[in-house]
Amino acid sequence: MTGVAFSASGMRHMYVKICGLREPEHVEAAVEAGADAIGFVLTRSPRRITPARARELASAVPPHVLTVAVFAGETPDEVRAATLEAGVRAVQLHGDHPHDDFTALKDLGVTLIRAGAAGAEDRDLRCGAFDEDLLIVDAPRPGSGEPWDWAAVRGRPEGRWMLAGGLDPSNVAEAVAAARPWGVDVSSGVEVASGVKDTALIRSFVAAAHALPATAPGLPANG
Ligand SMILES: O=C(O)c1ccccc1NCC(=O)[C@H](O)[C@H](O)COP(=O)(O)O
Repeated sequence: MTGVAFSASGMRHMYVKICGLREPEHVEAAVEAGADAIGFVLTRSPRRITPARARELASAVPPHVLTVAVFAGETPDEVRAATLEAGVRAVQLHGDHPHDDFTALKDLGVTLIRAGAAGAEDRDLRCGAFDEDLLIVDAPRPGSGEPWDWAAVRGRPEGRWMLAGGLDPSNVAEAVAAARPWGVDVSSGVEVASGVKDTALIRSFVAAAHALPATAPGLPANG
């Protein structure tokens, strides 16, 4: 992975991922708004799309925007096959995937993202602890749009980590002030109905997040 997230003014900015995209116009809106990463859900979800559809959508994404395939509970072989078919540049594993699953996917040469709820005090919230490149600290139910106690994790995660879970254009500043993440990830908060994105909300979210000061060193788009 290479690259650093910069705003148009050249200042380092909050890393922003828009997840659960299914339509070309929403991919285009996210890219034009300046999103740093976009996610395609390839697991059980109202937002699920096929790897073939993800490939079609990803083909229109410029290389400075990271394209991410989202999984939850699939085997490394299943993740590998779907990722290769989708032609994306990153894999996001949700839930209780063991360290071995990340190790098994290293040779894919894509950015690896470990995602899950903050959970118990002993949950390892150091980015890189499972050889991942990025960490997402999320609500207990991913993609639910449910806000949670963001301040509870302040100071716990280490490294390049994104806050997720119940964010939207109107609360992202409050959430970032509470948790002090390196980046933010959103799905429901830029939708008008379950799985239905809205271009205006996508633009508002990216603008609101990019207006915030970055709290950690920046990173990557496609490497
Ligand atoms: O979005 C889903 O439906 C989903 C289903 C299963 C595993 C992960 C899923 N989404 C992962 C994400 O990265 C979401 O952006 C993140 O959970 C935040 O979601 P939301 O609270 O809806 O903004």
